[in-house]
Amino acid sequence: MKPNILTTWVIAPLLFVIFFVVFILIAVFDVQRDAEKTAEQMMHQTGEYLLSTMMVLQKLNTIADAPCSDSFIERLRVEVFKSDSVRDIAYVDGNRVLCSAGSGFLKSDGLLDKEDLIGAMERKFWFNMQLMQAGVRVSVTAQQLGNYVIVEYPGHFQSTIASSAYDSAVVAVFPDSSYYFAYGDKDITRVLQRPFVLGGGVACNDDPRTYCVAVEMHDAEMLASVLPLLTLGLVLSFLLALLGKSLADQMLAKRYSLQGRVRRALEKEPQNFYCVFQPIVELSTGKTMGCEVLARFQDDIGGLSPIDFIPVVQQMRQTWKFTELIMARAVEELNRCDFQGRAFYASFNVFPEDLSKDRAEIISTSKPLAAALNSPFDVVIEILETSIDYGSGMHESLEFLRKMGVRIAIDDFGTGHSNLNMLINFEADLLKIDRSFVDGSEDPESVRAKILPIMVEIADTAGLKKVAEGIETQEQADHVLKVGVELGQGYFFSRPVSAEVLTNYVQNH
Ligand SMILES: Nc1nc2c(ncn2[C@@H]2O[C@@H]3COP(=O)(O)O[C@H]4[C@@H](O)[C@H](n5cnc6c(=O)[nH]c(N)nc65)O[C@@H]4COP(=O)(O)O[C@H]3[C@H]2O)c(=O)[nH]1
Repeated sequence: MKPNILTTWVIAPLLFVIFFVVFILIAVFDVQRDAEKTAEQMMHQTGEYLLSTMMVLQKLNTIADAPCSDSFIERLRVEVFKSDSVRDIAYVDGNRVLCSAGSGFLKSDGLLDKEDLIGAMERKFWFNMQLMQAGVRVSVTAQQLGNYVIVEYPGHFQSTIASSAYDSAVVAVFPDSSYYFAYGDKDITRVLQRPFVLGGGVACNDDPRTYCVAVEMHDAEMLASVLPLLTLGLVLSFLLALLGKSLADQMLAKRYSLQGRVRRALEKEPQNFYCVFQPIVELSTGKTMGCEVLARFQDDIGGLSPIDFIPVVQQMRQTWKFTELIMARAVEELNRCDFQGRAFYASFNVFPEDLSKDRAEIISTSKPLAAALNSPFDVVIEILETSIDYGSGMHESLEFLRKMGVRIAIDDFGTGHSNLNMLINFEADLLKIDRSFVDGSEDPESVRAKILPIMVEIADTAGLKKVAEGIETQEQADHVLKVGVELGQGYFFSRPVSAEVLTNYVQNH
């Protein structure tokens, strides 16, 4: 998949979805947290209310007047009068109401018949009608302490839990079931039953767990509260996805760029460089005399031509590192080949910048070069004719290499401006005649065809062996042999091949 297709159709939409989901989760979390906070607040209000009732009850328990005497009833009435939530206060003996503050509410027959209703809630809550499971409205709530029972207006609870955004309920909790004692419009049993209801929350008093407050946000309010965040999330997700796409584009461009790929190979993945070998044959006999080592590149994205990656290696100033890498790989592979004891040379391309004077020490201590010189084959280095530069100290470096046992070949001869004097001074061993002169050699009238014998003569005068490059046909091979070239290289003999194929070739030629 092309990088821009990948970022446009896969990475950007994926990022958009991820970011938007994150915003949705934040919105949901926000609503949820709000609901839980509201439930908590309502629970505290309920707790405070129940506590204030309990304090009234405690005060009642200190009345010294004779129970149900006139002064006693008056004290009870004063408390009812003072409180805005107390509906009635009764003095009871077991399940029997002995007297009450006066509203008569507790005088209905049979209301206190059900002993269990008082006992079940540890006498904290009492209802004026049969308890029913959550979902059915009850109208009165009561608390008992000692012989006193306070009956409260449910309306007080209703106002405690009233909220514009939430539907809510206060629920009495029994060990095996729960009961409303105040609730709003909606049946919100589900908030209590399910651990997570969007926009719902439950808070219980834990010591002991006798009542809980459950809330659920109204749909409209929930929408109003999540909508701004979701709209913002939608816009931000889009922008973040665009940003992510542009970052991914940059990263991929770096990864897919020529420079990026070559750098990665040099720094981390040297296996992406490998060698192929092109046989060099004796034209008169067809016998293989050696080979040129040529670098190749292949990574997970694809292959690259040396025409493309060699200049990058130069730009990165990693030329000697690269040459050593190729040399080490080639020597390792050639050492495994069985050339049946015949004389053979391997020719390596070397960058001119590595032949300046200051590189002599680096080259002299090079392990791959030492390994090549220790191998059963001869080592030749090829230097482009166009790069020959005496001023840079190249001459001394070559002299030094020659002393180490390296032979020198002038590559692509004919593309530069060397004269006979330069060639003699240069003390090379081989002259590789550029393939443009081999190409034109079939037409005897062409200028190049006329120059070829002159080049041969110059090489002979300088004492150099000649190699014709780029021979593609029998005619070219015959012609260059006829004008005096000893060695040939080109697709006519073999394309650059692997070490295994080279071994076969050498064994057959
Ligand atoms: N048309 C045609 N071409 C033929 C024929 N026979 C061989 N060739 C090609 O000619 C090039 C010969 O290598 P070069 O002149 O040193 O030119 C090389 C050399 O300058 C450079 N190069 C390749 N490997 C290395 C290396 O390991 N180190 C350095 N410094 N340069 C390298 O890249 C250049 C191109 O290498 P390649 O693409 O492998 O191209 C090779 C080879 O595949 C033929 O009959 N017809």
